[in-house]
Amino acid sequence: MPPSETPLHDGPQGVEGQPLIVFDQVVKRFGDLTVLDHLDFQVDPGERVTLIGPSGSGKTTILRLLMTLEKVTEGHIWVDGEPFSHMSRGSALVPASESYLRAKRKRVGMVFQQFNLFPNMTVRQNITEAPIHVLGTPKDEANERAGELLDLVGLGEKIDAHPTQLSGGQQQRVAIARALAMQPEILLLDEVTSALDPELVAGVLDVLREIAETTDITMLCVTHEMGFARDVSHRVLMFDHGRIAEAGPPDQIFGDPQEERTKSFLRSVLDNGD
Ligand SMILES: Nc1ncnc2c1ncn2[C@@H]1O[C@H](COP(=O)(O)OP(=O)(O)OP(=O)(O)O)[C@@H](O)[C@H]1O
Repeated sequence: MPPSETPLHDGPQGVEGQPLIVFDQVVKRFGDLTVLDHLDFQVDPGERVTLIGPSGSGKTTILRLLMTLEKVTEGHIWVDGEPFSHMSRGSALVPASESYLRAKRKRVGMVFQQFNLFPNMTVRQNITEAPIHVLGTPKDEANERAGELLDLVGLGEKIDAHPTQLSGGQQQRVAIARALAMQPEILLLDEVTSALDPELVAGVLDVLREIAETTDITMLCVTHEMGFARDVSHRVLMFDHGRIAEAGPPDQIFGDPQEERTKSFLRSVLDNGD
C-alpha cells in the first residue's frame, strides 16, 4: 500500500482516502536533547510500517507519543483527522487534557519489550481487565473474547494460569492478546522479541505474522528482526537523529538502500547476527 500523498496543511479530516496517522513537524525534546526534529510522516489505514535505525534515533519515542505516554514539544499529531496530541478549543488547538488523552489512548494498543503483565492476575484477568473497566464490556463477553484471542496466539489452554507459570514467549503472546482485547485500530510493537531467549522468538513472530495476514489493523513496529520486517511491512522508515533518513518498501530498503546511513546501519545489524 503506497503512503498517502494527502497534503497536511488543511488539517486531515478523517474521511476515506485520508491517512490514519499524521506527524506534522513534530519536535520532541528531553531537556537539551532533541530526540525528534521536525518530523513529518503519515501512515495509511491498514498500513504496516517498520521503524528501524540506530539506538537513540527516536523510534520508541514515536510509539510512546502515539500511546500518549509522552507529549510533543512542538508540532502536532493527528489520528483519523482528529487532533491527537492537542484538542480543539474553538478554532484553536490547545494542549490535550488528561481525559481527552485517555479517550484517544483507547484507539491504540502497545506491546512492550518487557511484557508488563500483572503478576497477581491470571491470564484471563490480564486480558479482560481493561475491556471490562475501561470499555465497560460485559464480563461474559470479555471472557469469550479472551478465549478467542488466546486461541489466536496459541495459548487457549493457559487461560487460568498465572504469568509466572509461562515462558517469556508465552507471556509476550498473552501481552499481544491483551493489547488486541481493547480492539485498537493501531497496534504498536516495541522490540517485542528483544527480551526473549532466541528459541522463543519465532513463536511470537509467527503470531504477529498471523495477525498481520488476517486483520487490517494498522501496525507500527520497532524491531531488529529484519526478516520479519521484510515479510510483514508495507513500508520501512529508517531513522537517524530524530529524522527519516530513508523510506521505502522493504525490498528497496533491505535490498537496495540508497543512503550511506541505511547501509551502515543494516551492516551493523547483520554483524550482530540479528
Ligand atoms: N524520558 C526520557 N528522559 C530523557 N531522555 C530520554 C527519555 N526517553 C528517551 N530519552 C532519550 O531519547 C533518545 C531517543 O530514545 P528512543 O528510546 O526513542 O530511541 P530508540 O531509537 O528507540 O533507541 P533504542 O533502539 O535504543 O530503543 C535517547 O537518547 C534516550 O536516552
